[in-house]
Amino acid sequence: MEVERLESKEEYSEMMQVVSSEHEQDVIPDLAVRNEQVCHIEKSNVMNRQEGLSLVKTLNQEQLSIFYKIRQWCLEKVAGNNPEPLHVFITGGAGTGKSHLIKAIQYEASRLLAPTCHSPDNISVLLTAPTGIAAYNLQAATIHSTFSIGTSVSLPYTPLGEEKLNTLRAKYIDLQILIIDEISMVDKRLFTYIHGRLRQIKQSGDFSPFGNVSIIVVGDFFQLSPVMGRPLYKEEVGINLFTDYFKIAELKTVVRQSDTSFADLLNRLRVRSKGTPMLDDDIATLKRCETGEDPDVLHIFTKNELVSHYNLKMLNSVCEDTVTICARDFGFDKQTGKLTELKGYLHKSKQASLEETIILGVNARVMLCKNVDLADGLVNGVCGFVTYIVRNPQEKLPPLAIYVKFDDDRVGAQRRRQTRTPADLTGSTRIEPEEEQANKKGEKRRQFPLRLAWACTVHKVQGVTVDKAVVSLKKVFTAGQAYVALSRVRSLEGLIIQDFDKKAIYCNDSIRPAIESMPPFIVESMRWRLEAHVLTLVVF
Ligand SMILES: Nc1ncnc2c1ncn2[C@@H]1O[C@H](COP(=O)(O)OP(=O)(O)OP(=O)(O)O)[C@@H](O)[C@H]1O
Repeated sequence: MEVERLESKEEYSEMMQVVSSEHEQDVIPDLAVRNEQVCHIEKSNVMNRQEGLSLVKTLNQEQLSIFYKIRQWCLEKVAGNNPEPLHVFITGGAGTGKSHLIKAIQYEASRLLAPTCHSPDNISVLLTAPTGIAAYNLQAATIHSTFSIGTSVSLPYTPLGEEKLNTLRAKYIDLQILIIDEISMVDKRLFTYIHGRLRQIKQSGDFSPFGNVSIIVVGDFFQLSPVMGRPLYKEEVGINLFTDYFKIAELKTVVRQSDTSFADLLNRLRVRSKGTPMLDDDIATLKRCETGEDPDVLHIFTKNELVSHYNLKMLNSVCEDTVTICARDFGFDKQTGKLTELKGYLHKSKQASLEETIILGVNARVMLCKNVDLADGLVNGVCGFVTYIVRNPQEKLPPLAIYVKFDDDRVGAQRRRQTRTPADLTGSTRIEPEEEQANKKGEKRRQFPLRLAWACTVHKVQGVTVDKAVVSLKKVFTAGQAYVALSRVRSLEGLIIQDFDKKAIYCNDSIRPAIESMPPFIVESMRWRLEAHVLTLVVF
């Protein structure tokens, strides 16, 4: 049955190649992570010495003291002093430079630990993130693909089979530090799986956390929490892999916004409890951002329905001609048991990403909604404009391909080199239908991995920096959501607020006590010594 389906898929793609060559003349990353067809980006060091040093030189004092303490740990390790594994939680408000800092840490730690590796190409420090777009932005790997963790992460822990385990053991034989960004989106079950996989990979034989691999987690619990599952700081009966082991290092200086009064305002919004009144000055500042509309700017909404409404409005005003593309769904025939194309649509699981119908036109703003190829930057969340739609000669069937000019030229560069692109579409990437498992039964959906993207949800923009945005505070439904949306822009001048509602801006009150009870990674009395060392390191 599966063979038959694959054969039909092969035939289908052959048919597409033939037809397409004949015709050649003529949003918002989902948080559900899918790991099929996603390549890893795992280089032991992605920067050369010059780039690494330049990066280290940009670090501010707060960033440097954390950087230096981790550097010292690496030196101890290399000297054979066998230091205890690190368990560090680097946190701080939006734009305090957490991601920037971990790139510097990844560079320096990989460089220092290289002599301890069996081979120069082995990975000693691995940078990961829970979503495709966060991973791409960091040039990192997704947690799911790194550790062969499927989409349903259910407890009790399911050990990895011997064959896959052997592959991972060979790959991570020298892994000493695992860095995980956007940790606020990682839920307890996934964290338990990371612990379980590392224990299996490292064959630690005891219950030491994470198989004695050092773990550096980075993020801000005042931002978005996991879509499903419980955030790591929540206390529970029994061992808590996060609060029982990790020490905290907090960055307090906001670097994304150079205007300190805007940065201070955002810091107050970050920790605003529902019961605390907002300062009159803060309300006045935010209300001054209610300047109307700018259709050329990214719109950020809280809910998918608001996003769809705005996208359709823009589609109708921008695209002369539109095409409605219906998914082709394949279900099991009750009599034959074979996968056959259905007349209607499947009930897809929440984790499936391909849309039932997409309406597109040339010039439509679109986003990839599926990780197609991480190494080539074709990941869930990257945006661009439709430049051409290759129609199917059989009119009733969906188009054969859609060309997209992505905002970032690096996205799809490999694919553009490998596919013949008509001259007038140079710079555009050919996107073809993708197939994915739509539900647990193993039924399939075939559809273009695209969505309209003049607007996107707040969940898609966590970790992103933009110059301008229109932020709607209508229907805020979770703590930290308004804060994440408002903190994406570099300046107040770049922010337009719609549907302002001060009640929409609030945090989860259990975060502060949970993180305040964590032991500090850097003891204050040590700080000046670390900073003095750092200055020496950077200057010489
Ligand atoms: N020391 C620094 N000097 C100059 N620019 C910096 C520094 N640290 C970070 N930046 C810049 O500030 C911006 C925000 O940094 P970054 O994305 O690392 O913050 P973050 O704390 O990870 O934010 P978020 O929580 O929103 O993901 C980026 O454009 C980054 O390049």
